[in-house]
Amino acid sequence: MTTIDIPEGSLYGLGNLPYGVFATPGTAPRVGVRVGDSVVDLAVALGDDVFARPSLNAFMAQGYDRWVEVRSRIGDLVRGDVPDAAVFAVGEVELHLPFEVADYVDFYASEHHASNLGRLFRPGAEPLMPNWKHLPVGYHGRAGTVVVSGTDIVRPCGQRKAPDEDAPTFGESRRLDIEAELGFVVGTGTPLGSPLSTADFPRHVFGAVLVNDWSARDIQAWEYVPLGPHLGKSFATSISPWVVPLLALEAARVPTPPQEPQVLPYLRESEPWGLDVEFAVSWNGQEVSRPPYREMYWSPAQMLAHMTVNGASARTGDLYASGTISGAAKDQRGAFIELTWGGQEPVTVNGEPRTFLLDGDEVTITATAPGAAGRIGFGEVRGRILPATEAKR
Ligand SMILES: O=C(O)/C=C/C(=O)CC(=O)CC(=O)O
Ligand SMILES: [Ca+2]
Ligand SMILES: [Mg+2]
Repeated sequence: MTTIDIPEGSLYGLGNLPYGVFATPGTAPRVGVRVGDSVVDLAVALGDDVFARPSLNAFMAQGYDRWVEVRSRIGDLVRGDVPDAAVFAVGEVELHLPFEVADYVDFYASEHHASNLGRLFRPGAEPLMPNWKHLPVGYHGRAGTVVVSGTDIVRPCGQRKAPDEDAPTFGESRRLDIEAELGFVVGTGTPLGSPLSTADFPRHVFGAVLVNDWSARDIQAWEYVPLGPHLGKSFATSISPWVVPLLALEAARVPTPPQEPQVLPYLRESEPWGLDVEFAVSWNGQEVSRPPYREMYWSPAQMLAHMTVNGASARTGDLYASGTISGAAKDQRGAFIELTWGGQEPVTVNGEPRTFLLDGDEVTITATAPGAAGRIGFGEVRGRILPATEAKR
């Protein structure tokens, strides 16, 4: 038996207990929980086969009461002794995509980001569209291209047409960007025709992950009218390997900024709350931005209610992301198109002026939040840009 050591100040103490899917060389992927710098194999430690699977979906589908019970059992377990065969050093495991992504929806919930993008994409027009403060604007993404942190990202090719060009050309994206976001993972769904209310959020949403919604701004700018983002964003979306349970984020709740005009009844909450998650974005190892999630206009519960208000079903493994997190200050912007103002105001990265991503660049997004006993960590979402595979047309 082993006593798990939790280093002083660890972001992975008993107040966090994030879930992931891990494997050691030659073994099958299975569910584990991170404690300090260790990963505990839950199938072995708890003797329950629901954790012997290569995704969290079966466990998440068991529902809220079970999430509470397992979290409390893990707490009891790691306060005592854990079987040796269940404990691995985090450095010796490979982390996989933690859940099977059912559907992927991406919102646009930051007022700062939406205003900045409005100015950049639609100069001369009102930055916010007339609908923006009445509903959380979003689009459906591509679930099959959600990848785990560490997966290389091949530069996408597609149609691009700059405003001063007469006709589109085909080729690799020259304006490849990131979007730092927080993603919410649906644990238990609903059948068609049964909308979820904002009050249903805690019993249906299992946890949160970090998201980098890679975006090819040149492809996006040409294709998006009038149906919204398509190939400019569907080539890859990276998520962090650890799913932080919503149960670990109680201490991180903060009121959302005031909403004016008042929203329609289905979007109201008795006490609208967001999360005080502090993000950091690093470009080739240098921190370039610190986006504050607490400033997001639309709340996680409002996004869930909106996503299902038409009767669309929700399913175990649905991922809905907040949209790019940007604060009011320049160094709080969660996308490079904003940080460099469309490429006109380069930022200095390791001594060099930079605008959009170059081949070989690596971006790492991390985040922490207040927990029940000290700060808790979300780990990281990291990705490196590989050159485009040669264009075939
Ligand atoms: O305003 C636009 O036309 C485009 C906006 C975005 O690219 C943002 C987006 O994908 C949603 C988000 O991450 O906030
Ligand atoms: Ca996005
Ligand atoms: Mg994407």
